[in-house]
Amino acid sequence: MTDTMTPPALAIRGLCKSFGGRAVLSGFDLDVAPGEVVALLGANGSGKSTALKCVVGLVLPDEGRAHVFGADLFDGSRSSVQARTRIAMVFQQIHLVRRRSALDNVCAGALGRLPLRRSWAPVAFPRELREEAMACLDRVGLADRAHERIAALSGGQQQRVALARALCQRAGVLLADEPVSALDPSAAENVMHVMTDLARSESIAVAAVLHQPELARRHADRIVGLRDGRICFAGHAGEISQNEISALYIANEKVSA
Ligand SMILES: Nc1ncnc2c1ncn2[C@@H]1O[C@H](COP(=O)(O)OP(=O)(O)OP(=O)(O)O)[C@@H](O)[C@H]1O
Repeated sequence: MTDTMTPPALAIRGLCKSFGGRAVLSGFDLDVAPGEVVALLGANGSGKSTALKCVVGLVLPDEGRAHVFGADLFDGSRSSVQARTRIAMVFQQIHLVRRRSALDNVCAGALGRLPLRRSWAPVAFPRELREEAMACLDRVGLADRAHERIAALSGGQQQRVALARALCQRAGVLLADEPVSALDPSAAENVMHVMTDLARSESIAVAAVLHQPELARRHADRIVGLRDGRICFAGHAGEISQNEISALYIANEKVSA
């Protein structure tokens, strides 16, 4: 639970998921408040991505509930569909259209709220949207690269475009699955800085899967540790000990020995 009085933007309760009879997520709970950055840490296969994928509907959970701004994401109602439009996802494998410009990719973040006829191609995005997208690119320091194709940008710049797209989507919740794993240390630091800055200034709730505990310690407000689909610890970044973090990555044989 968050310790603020602000109701969580994202609230997950009792999420369970098995694949082929093997439990990969067992009773996963998470609250993320607006403007808060929560890092999810855990070894490969501990269930981090599955948790995020359940929230966005890429994986169907066996049990559990998730609410975004109070709307149940799993009840199939109109409000759940609406709530999903407030969730943006950023992946390690950057999901941008490489042959389109940074600006077009950012505009695409708003497709969910445009009339259907305003599809990607070849209709031009409305001027107001292009202006909003340009402002979003400016927020991530890329206004001067707006008209370049994604393929011409570095990995770190592409990830910043993905963040600008989430801004243009007007997302209230950002789920980031290893957003910096493919980046060099300097680009990773930069993207983390941009992401946490946007979270705080735009009151976006961020849940980010990270494989770099030191980045989690430096940038996240809270850290949640997952092991074999269960939460081992959750607390303020400064209060989680190195031993707790190290234990997440010790092979199972050693832990049970
Ligand atoms: N669609 C699927 N079908 C079968 N098994 C799956 C599927 N998706 C995930 N798994 C399994 O579930 C477990 C948890 O996977 P998940 O991707 O959530 O872990 P993770 O903590 O994100 O790992 P990593 O750090 O390697 O990305 C793994 O053992 C994985 O092989």
